[in-house]
Amino acid sequence: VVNGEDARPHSWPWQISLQVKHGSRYHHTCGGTLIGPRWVLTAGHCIWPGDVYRVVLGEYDMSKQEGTEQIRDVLRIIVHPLWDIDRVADGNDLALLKLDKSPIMNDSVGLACLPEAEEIPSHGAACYISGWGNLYTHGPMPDRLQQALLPVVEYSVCSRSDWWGINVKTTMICAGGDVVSGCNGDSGGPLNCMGQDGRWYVQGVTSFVSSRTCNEVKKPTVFTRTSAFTEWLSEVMLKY
Ligand SMILES: CC(C)C[C@H](NC(=O)[C@H](CCCC[NH3+])NC(=O)C(F)(F)F)C(=O)Nc1ccc(C(C)C)cc1
Repeated sequence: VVNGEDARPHSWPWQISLQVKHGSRYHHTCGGTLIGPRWVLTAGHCIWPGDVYRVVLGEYDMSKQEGTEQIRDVLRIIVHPLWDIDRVADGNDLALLKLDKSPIMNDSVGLACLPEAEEIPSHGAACYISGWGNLYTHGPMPDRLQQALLPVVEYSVCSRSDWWGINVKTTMICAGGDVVSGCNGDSGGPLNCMGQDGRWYVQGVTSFVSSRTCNEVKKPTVFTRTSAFTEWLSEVMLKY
């Protein structure tokens, strides 16, 4: 997250760290969101065939053992059937991970809400991005979870030719801009928007930023819009 701030510890209890095994060690590769007792939502582009993953819940400061961490293995990975790494602009950048067993729900680990089908956050809606992604382009990863308030940019603006043009679809959400943005390593994490009921909804899954620089003018962070995939999400979670 570029130009964000340290989140209050465990204030986003559904934020997870997706970690990939390299040799005998695991390291953070993407964010994700706990949306069911045994289900984590992340980005399709975080998943590479053949890699071994684990999920860390209740994480805050990556440099310390805080006693709130819970580690779970990934039993099954379902990537959206239409996701294609060579066609990022087509969207569908989603994957569901089934955990070997549910984590213990407590003050540090909890579920995010999914929005209703086709619910679109309005222009300027206050949503927060959270993640352990780079603090700036080609910059360092933070130890502590970062957050930033990212105003939603409506599709009519985000799809202007000097913005994202045809690379953004209506199944995506744009948010943030030239000051605050996501960055590498935030991929797969949530765009947290508060609903009328005062609950937090994961309206987006962090997908891409400009390949030139994370917080580029007129290239807001682009998220997969979860309300465009409610049927697929419930089908998968019911079936597997
Ligand atoms: C050095 C980094 C920042 C490069 C940049 N990376 C990204 O945007 C990566 C992964 C994108 C998936 C495709 N590889 N995502 C992120 O960094 C995230 F913002 F989500 F955290 C990128 O590739 N961006 C990109 C890729 C394709 C498009 C097409 C839609 C034109 C647009 C932007």
